[in-house]
Amino acid sequence: MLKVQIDSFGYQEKPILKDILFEVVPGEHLALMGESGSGKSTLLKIIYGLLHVEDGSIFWGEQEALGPNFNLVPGEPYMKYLAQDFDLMPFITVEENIGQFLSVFERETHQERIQELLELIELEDFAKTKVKNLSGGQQQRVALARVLAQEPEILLLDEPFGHIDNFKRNTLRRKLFPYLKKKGITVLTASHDPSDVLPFAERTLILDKGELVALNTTRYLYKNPPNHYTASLFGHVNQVPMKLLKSYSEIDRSVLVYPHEFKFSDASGLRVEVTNSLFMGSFYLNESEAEDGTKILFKTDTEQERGDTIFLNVSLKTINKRLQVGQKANT
Ligand SMILES: Nc1ncnc2c1ncn2[C@@H]1O[C@H](COP(=O)(O)OP(=O)(O)OP(=O)(O)O)[C@@H](O)[C@H]1O
Repeated sequence: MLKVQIDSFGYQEKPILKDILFEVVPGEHLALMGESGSGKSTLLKIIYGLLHVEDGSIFWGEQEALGPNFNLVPGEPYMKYLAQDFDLMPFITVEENIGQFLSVFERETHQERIQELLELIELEDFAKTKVKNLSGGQQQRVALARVLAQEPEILLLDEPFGHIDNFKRNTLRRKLFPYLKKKGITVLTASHDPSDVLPFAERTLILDKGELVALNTTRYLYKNPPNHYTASLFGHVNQVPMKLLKSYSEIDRSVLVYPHEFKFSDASGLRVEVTNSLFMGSFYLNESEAEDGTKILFKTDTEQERGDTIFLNVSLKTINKRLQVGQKANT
């Protein structure tokens, strides 16, 4: 079990993280989500032992991760950290970069392991290429192979596909995360991209300005976001005033509704006027405005005309699950 407790941490005087307490079971994949600057990288760096935390502790089972004030070389042998600025040797080849991270005691299996990792990151054809001649995305994949070389017990990934184009990113994550699961590696992934998180992370931890604001199974958080901030990390979301959905409603509350959750009717429901219909490939994302000026995003299969009037409905089940305190309309 990984146990993380950080009562407070700041770089200088300014507090960055406070009251962080959570556990991760071996083999679990936990995602860390939060807007830029919320403290995801700082949290990973503390866990790995790059930053010293005065008020707190990190335990992996019975072993305490001691941090930079105790370890001459930062980091723990059972843990690997893929930083945003991957740290490669530019003048040697891809296979040499990976080989450097393999155990000197198992030289006879090096070539086989390097081949396995090259296949995983889909860079077999670049084994003999010097790293300086690779693109940013290819370098990030080599960095990934390096941290996997010795099969860590815990893997900390900071925006692992940040430099990789969409096409490769999709195939890579569909290969990488099941590979890590099969190997039983405990994974913490900091990401902005819901496609890294929704299909692969069993649980998700939400950071807001350095505070842990939600921690639950990823599916539960998606379906029952505790606030607009959490829901918006998973994609577009509307914060619809309750009074717009049910005119008889007395309550001063709003409901979080994802754009695909609206149903349509010919004459009843929330009346909106389409202001724009954005082609998204497999669907259209429509921008619209209610009579009181509230902006609503909704999804359709076909393009809508600017100026069209549409009646939107939300199921009672969704309303009951997503009622929020406060009326602020937001998308
Ligand atoms: N070395 C540093 N010295 C001082 N402040 C720092 C340092 N590194 C990060 N910070 C500050 O700490 C806060 C959290 O930064 P951090 O990089 O952990 O956020 P993040 O959630 O990982 O952001 P992003 O998603 O953009 O990577 C930010 O306000 C940042 O400016």
